Amino acid sequence: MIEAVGLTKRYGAKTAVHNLSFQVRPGTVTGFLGPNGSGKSTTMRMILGLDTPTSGRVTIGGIPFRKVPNAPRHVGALLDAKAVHGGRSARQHLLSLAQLSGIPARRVDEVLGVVGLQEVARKRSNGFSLGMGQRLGIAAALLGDPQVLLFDEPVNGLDPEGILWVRNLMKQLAAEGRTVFVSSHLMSEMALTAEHLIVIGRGQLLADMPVKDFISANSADFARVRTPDTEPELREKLGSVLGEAGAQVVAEPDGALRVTGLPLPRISDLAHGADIRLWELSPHQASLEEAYMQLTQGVVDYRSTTDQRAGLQQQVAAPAPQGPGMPGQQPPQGYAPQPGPYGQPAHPGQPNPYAQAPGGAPGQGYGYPPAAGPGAPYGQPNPYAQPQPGPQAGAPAPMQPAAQPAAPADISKPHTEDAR
Ligand SMILES: Nc1ncnc2c1ncn2[C@@H]1O[C@H](COP(=O)(O)OP(=O)(O)OP(=O)(O)O)[C@@H](O)[C@H]1O
Repeated sequence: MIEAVGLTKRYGAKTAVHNLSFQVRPGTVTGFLGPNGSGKSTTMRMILGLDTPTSGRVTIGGIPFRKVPNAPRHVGALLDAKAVHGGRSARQHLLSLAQLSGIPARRVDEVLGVVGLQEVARKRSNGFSLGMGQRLGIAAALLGDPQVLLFDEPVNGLDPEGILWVRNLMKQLAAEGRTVFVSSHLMSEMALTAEHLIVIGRGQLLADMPVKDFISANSADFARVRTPDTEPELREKLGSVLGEAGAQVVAEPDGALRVTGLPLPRISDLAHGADIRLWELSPHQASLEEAYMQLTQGVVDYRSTTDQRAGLQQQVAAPAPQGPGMPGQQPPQGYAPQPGPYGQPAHPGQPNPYAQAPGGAPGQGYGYPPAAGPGAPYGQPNPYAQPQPGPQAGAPAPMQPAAQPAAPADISKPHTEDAR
């Protein structure tokens, strides 16, 4: 078990971690989440004795890392995959680590197989891709067959097969009773991998609870309601009826309505009472991403602004070549995140529409309802006063922690069993 008590780290005037207390227990994957610069890496470095706390303490199995005898046999970590002597081969790198800890050489070949690097084991690591480097870092973490494992962004740069492999590896390590502590910014991946979450913002603890509880606590369930596509006036009417009954109603990009604040039977009754036919009335739970955005929106330090392309308008205005099959295609509207469905204000300083409707309000609306503007809840002032033309290139799509099919058996072929 990892235990932090009152953990604090200051760098000069900057407090990176402030009075952090938590436990990471064995047997489950614990996700470590927080916005950029919130103190995750600093916390991990303190756990591993690479940074000294300004105050407080952190222990592994009750002992500070630096006092753990032959630590690599007990604690494995992937912090910075690039921290490898680039002139060495993957095998040489792992062999030198193994020798330092009295780990037999055959274990090196085992872990090279586990991470799927057998074929390139004798190649210099400075020619490795980002994903190959990550695999090598994971191999190093597994080398001592440790009971406690820390991974900082382990899927960074991995291909889909590698991401699936890491997900299964984390779960397997936890199922074996190990302590697995994983930081990631990929909410959809965390939703599939972690059972417990520790969330920090600006160095302070925001949440320490099971994933399910975290989503329930930081979002509201909602209903999706769809009226016949052929009769748009019915949708308008339903929006008004539900809004008058106290619901938060937001138009989804696909034409459905997202309704919070009313139970499904009530929505059904109201629709029936207003003589409105429904094509869909379905319950939905918010995603981990939505819940995370809701919780952390006030502690995000680094937000993107819209790319104004000052002085570059000519390039944007240049007519885009229109090939067959793309009539009317608009030039790309930018790569900066657009006014986000979850928590990002449309413009700095403007209120976040999500805050008005916890768990709801994702839709940018794409022009519906026309009177209120995109994403505006019915009967409420539209926080996005500017007209918005429709789906934008580069707009982030909401990620859902959709249930994914179990991995087919042969997908992990490149990796070998960890014989230990
Ligand atoms: N050695 C250092 N000297 C000064 N400031 C530092 C140092 N290390 C980290 N910081 C600062 O501490 C804060 C937390 O950084 P940290 O890297 O722990 O955040 P993080 O949550 O891991 O971020 P990210 O998600 O971007 O990796 C940041 O403001 C960072 O600039």
